[in-house]
Amino acid sequence: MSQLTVAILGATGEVGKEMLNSLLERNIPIKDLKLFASKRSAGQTMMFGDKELVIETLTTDCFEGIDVVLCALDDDIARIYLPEAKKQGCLVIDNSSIYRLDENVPLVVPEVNPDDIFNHQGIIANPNCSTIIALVAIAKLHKEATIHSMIVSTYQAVSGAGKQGIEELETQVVDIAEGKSVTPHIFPYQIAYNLIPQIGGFNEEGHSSEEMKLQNEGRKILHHPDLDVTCTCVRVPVIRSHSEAITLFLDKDLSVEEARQIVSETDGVKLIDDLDHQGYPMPLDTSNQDLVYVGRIRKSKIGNQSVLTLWCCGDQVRKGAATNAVQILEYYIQNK
Ligand SMILES: NC(=O)C1=CN([C@@H]2O[C@H](COP(=O)(O)OP(=O)(O)OC[C@H]3O[C@@H](n4cnc5c(N)ncnc54)[C@H](OP(=O)(O)O)[C@@H]3O)[C@@H](O)[C@H]2O)C=CC1
Ligand SMILES: N[C@@H](CC(=O)OP(=O)(O)O)C(=O)O
Repeated sequence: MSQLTVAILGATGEVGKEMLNSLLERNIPIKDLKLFASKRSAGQTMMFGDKELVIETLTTDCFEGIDVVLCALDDDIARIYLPEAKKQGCLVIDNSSIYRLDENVPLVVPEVNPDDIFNHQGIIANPNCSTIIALVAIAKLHKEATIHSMIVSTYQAVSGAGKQGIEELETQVVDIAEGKSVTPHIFPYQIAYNLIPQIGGFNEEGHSSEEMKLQNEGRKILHHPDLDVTCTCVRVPVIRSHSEAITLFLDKDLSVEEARQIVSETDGVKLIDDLDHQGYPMPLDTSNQDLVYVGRIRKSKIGNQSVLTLWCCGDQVRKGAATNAVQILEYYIQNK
């Protein structure tokens, strides 16, 4: 596999567009790059470096001669096409959630469990975006002092709901400024000047589907079946970068200074924790890049237990989706 023929499914979407950037930035050896989307986009063009590529309509006959499929489709569309891509021998790296908990499909964050990649049977799954950002932030802390449980609150940008999520916020801001009424389409309520404590549907215990992903996917990625997570996921009127407040229950007591040192040495993480100068990560500063930013590291007591709380922000379209998938491919190429 020296020079690859790669296809991006959903190339015109938020994640698909960033996959082109990540492929270029990481110098993936590409012989041919094919871009697929719905028939609405067929014939439009996108730039890949200095090459202009024409978008084709995705069909089940598209996969002949393709080595690697990077999938940036919603679940219902991915379900139609990925079984065919696998059948035709492509290596599929999938951003949808349909295969993440399948025991025959590795679920990989390259900074955490890269070697799981080699257990693949044709499909490798990319985790949920908030899960990727949280796990990158805490990966080295978990190695130094096992995390047995976490309490997490997320503040998720509208781009997490794709290009239509961004359009909805931008349209509502303009409509409100012009005194017009707002009709939500993508989010269940007005998102401009609001917060919505629901991402996905609710289960019988009242947890949303997004809230269960951090525990279910986190257990698989960390090989830690006993990890307990309670999570509250909130949609916020931010364009890009998810933020998370994470409280960790660790098996070993770490001082704040020790935790800062560990975080500062974590792959893919930048520590910004300078309270004297109001230094902490914020979504406006962490978008359009691959680093996960961590700050506000502090300790408190809950009962007899000493807990560590941190704040992190990361661009969920980049590191939380497109770049994570391309890093999986990069690691595969370099180590297979
Ligand atoms: N946005 C994010 O932050 C994250 C997203 N993900 C996951 O990544 C996937 C893509 O999300 P995102 O990029 O945000 O979504 P978008 O809505 O921005 O893009 C969807 C893409 O799918 C294409 N598409 C839609 N219908 C069809 C069809 N019938 N046939 C072929 N292509 C079709 C669209 O093409 P067209 O332009 O022609 O309509 C577009 O390229 C989803 O599974 C999502 O859950 C994962 C982590 C983070
Ligand atoms: N649901 C996430 C983005 C996403 O697409 O997640 P998943 O890939 O787990 O469906 C959000 O809205 O912010």
